[in-house]
Amino acid sequence: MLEVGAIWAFTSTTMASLMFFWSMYKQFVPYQVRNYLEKTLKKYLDKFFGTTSNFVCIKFPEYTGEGLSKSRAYDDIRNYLSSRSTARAKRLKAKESINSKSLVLCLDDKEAVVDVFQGVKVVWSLFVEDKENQSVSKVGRYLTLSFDNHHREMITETYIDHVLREGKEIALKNRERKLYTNNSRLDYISMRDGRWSSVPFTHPATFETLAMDLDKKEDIKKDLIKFTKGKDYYRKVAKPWKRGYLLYGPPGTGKSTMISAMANFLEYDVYDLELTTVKDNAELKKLILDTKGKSIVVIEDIDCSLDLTEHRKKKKEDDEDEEEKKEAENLKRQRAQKESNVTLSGLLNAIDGLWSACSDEKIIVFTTNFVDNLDPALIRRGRMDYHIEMSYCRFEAFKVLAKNYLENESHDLYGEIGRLLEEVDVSPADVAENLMPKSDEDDADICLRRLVKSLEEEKKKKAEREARMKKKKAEKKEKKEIQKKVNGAEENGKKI
Ligand SMILES: Nc1ncnc2c1ncn2[C@@H]1O[C@H](COP(=O)(O)OP(=O)(O)OP(=O)(O)O)[C@@H](O)[C@H]1O
Repeated sequence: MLEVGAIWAFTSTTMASLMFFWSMYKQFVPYQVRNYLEKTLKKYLDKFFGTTSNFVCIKFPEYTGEGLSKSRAYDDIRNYLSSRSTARAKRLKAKESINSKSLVLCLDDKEAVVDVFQGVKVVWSLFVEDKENQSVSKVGRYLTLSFDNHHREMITETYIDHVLREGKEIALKNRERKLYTNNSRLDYISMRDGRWSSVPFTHPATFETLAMDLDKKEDIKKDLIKFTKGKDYYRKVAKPWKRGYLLYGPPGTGKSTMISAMANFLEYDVYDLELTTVKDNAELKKLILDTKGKSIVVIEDIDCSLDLTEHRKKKKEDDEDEEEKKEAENLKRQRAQKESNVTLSGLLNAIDGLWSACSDEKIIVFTTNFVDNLDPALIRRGRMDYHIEMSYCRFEAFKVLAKNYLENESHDLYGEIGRLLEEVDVSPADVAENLMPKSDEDDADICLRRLVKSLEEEKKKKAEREARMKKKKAEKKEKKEIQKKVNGAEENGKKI
């Protein structure tokens, strides 16, 4: 009995002393010193007794030491863990931003997430440091990876790489996509926003809603997919990983809509480059170098932006309406030219410089209403690899629009509409406008009848235009013949 009492007294005194010693140690010995002592002790124990524990633990802090900037690895791992269906990270929290599709891993302190890679089980947990040990302004948080020491090599050489790569890809996919525009020179000089400013890219266009020939649409999608998968191929053939698309066609045929559909399909950002506000070639080059990968750089209405037609071939136009349009375009171009010193060769250099010098995976798109106005050098293959003609609305495109706007796939009027669309040239924008219900009473029938009426009016206008043209031609020919006769008579008079 006496012995039991003595053992109990001895044990409790020892325990109390140890606890007292431990609390004094934690309270008075600085964290850095404790850390050092514990590490050294572990090192010696490992040396004398072999590995003390079979488990290895790697820490990934939220903030890096230098200037306490956020660590990329920490974010990538969080993205990766958020995507694990096996993880206990089921309590996912949507990010505040409406546009972001990302879900953020929401773990409690010391809560674990188990992952299995190549049959090996690893455990991730979140640790939050005691307040006393935290850095001045940031919360000391880190993710720890624990695994069996037997798999150390595979984990450190393959698994961590895999986690970081996947995490990066998830971040890229989930990021809020942006529509950038180059700032005017005044903004730029005052350094308010740098060279580009951005807004969230929210255009809803997709290839499904794009009205155009179905085969053409499929070809474009296949081409885009091939491009995105072409990293190794481009490297193999020693070509920069870029592709140029030229979209041409009359106004309202969907060139801008196509760009949005491409961006949504590829999940790329869009840089809308306004050439007229670019001061000179050097500034243009810097702007292009400032763009990131996985993006589409767009120059819309390139024929109107600047005088980029140094060797343009002049075409004789009979149609006076066309002449007037071209005259207006020329005026626009001359006005733009006054504000900018960007030249055709500057643009060509910037584009080629872009592909060779900047980040990979970039698409450049030019749009124009007048493809003949462009210098052949600007649109040659290799620079503009894929030329896409956006044409007037025909029956196939109409069916897509009817589905989009009326959720309608057949109607008695479809036959008549199909015939009329073969006879007149109207843009998908015009067709869409007629198909759009203007009030709650407007049903599919009313909208389709409105379209038929508008197409018939267009057909009438076309007939009148053709009659006018014919008359003008006949008058021109008659004038020429009279002139010829007058000239002949004068010649004869001279001879006499
Ligand atoms: N092919 C199309 N498919 C679906 N919608 C279209 C199409 N073409 C035009 N639209 C509709 O018409 C509107 C104008 O089209 P968009 O701006 O894409 O034409 P654009 O060819 O770029 O015209 P512009 O040459 O005048 O810039 C779009 O907002 C869209 O609603």
